[in-house]
Amino acid sequence: MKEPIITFKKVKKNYDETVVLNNVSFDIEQGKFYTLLGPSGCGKTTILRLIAGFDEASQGEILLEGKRVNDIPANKRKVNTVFQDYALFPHMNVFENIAFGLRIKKVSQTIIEEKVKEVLKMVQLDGFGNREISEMSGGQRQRVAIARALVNEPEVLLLDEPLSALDLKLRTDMQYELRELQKRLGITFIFVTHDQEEALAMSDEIFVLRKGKIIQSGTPVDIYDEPINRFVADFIGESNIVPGNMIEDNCVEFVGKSFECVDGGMKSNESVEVMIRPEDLSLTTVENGKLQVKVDSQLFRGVHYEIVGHDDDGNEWVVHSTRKAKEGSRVGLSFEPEDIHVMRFNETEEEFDARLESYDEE
Ligand SMILES: Nc1ncnc2c1ncn2[C@@H]1O[C@H](COP(=O)(O)OP(=O)(O)OP(=O)(O)O)[C@@H](O)[C@H]1O
Repeated sequence: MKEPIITFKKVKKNYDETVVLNNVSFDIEQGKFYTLLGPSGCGKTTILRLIAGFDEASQGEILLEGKRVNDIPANKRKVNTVFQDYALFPHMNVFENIAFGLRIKKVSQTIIEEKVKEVLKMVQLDGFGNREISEMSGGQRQRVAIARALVNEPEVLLLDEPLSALDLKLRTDMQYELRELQKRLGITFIFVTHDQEEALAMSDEIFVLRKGKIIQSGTPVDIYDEPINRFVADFIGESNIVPGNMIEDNCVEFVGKSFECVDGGMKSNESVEVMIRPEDLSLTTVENGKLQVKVDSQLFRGVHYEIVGHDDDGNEWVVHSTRKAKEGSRVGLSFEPEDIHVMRFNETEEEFDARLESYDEE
C-alpha cells in the first residue's frame, strides 16, 4: 500500500464527560472514494471536522501525508469541505462564491478568472458564473458548493451529507455525477451519509460507525456479503437472520436441518446467527426446496415481488423474487452454500468490543 494520505491513530474525542469518538484508527489511501456510514450521532461529522481541523482530538494522532497535523490549523491543510447546507453566500453570484477563497489569498484577477472557469466546467456549470444563487436549483447549488471547494485544489474533499436536501431523482443523478467527478479528478473523497444504498453505490471503501467506533471497514461487497455482526447486517440492506449451530467448518444447522456452507471461522458447536439475503433465496417447489415456508403476503416492488412467509419453527423469511407466489400456499426456497453467512450469536456490545480490540492487536 502507498503511504496513506490520512491516518487516524487511536483518536479520541470527548466533550466533557461525553465520549464522541473512542479509539478510532484508520488509513485513507490517496485517490479513493470513502464513505463514513452510520446512524445519527455516531460520530461521522466529528471525524470530518477533525480531518479538516475545525476541531481538535482529545487524544491520539492525526496524520496527513505522514505528518502529524493535530496542531496545524484548518487553513494550512490541503483539505476542503462541502457542507450539508452548502453554506453559499446568498448575496454573491456563482462566480464570486467560487472566487471567494482565492480573493482572500490575494490571487490575481486573471488567475481567479481562469480557475473559476475551469472548475465551473468540471461541475458542468459552464456559463453560470453571473447567476445569482437564488436562481440556481438545489442540484446546481450543490455543484457550486463543490466547485468552490475544488477551486482550492484540495487533495482531499470532505462531503458532509451533501445530497440530503435533494429529491430522490436528483439525488440519484448527483450520486452518479459525484462518483464520476471523483474518478476524473483522482482526488480522495470522504463522504458522510446515513443512507446505506448511497454508500453501497458510491464507495470504494465504507467505514461503518456505531457509537463513536468504526465497527467494520471494507468494500461495499465485503460489507454487504460479510457483515461482522447483526447490527451491520440489519443496517445495510435487508436480511433474513435465524438462529443456528455450527456442526463443523463447512456445515451449519438451522431450522432443524444441516446445510453446507462456505463460511468458516466459527468453532464446531458454536451458536450462530445465520444470514441469507432476500435476493439470494429463490422460489421452488416444496419437494425441491432446501427450506419450506408458508406464504403470508406479497408486495409488488417494481423490480421484484417481496414475498414474506414463515417456516414451521415460526421464523420469518423474506424473498425477493421475479416470480409471484400465492398467499397461503406452501413453497420451497432454495439457495447456494456461498449465500449463507454466519455470525456470532447474541454477542453483547462488550464482547463485540473485546473482539474488535483483539483484531487491532493482531
Ligand atoms: N460541540 C459539541 N458539544 C457536545 N456534544 C457534541 C458536540 N458536537 C457533537 N456532539 C455530539 O457528538 C456526537 C456525534 O456527533 P456527530 O455530529 O459527529 O454525529 P453524526 O454521526 O455526524 O450524526 P448525524 O448523522 O446526525 O449528523 C453526538 O452525540 C453529538 O450530540
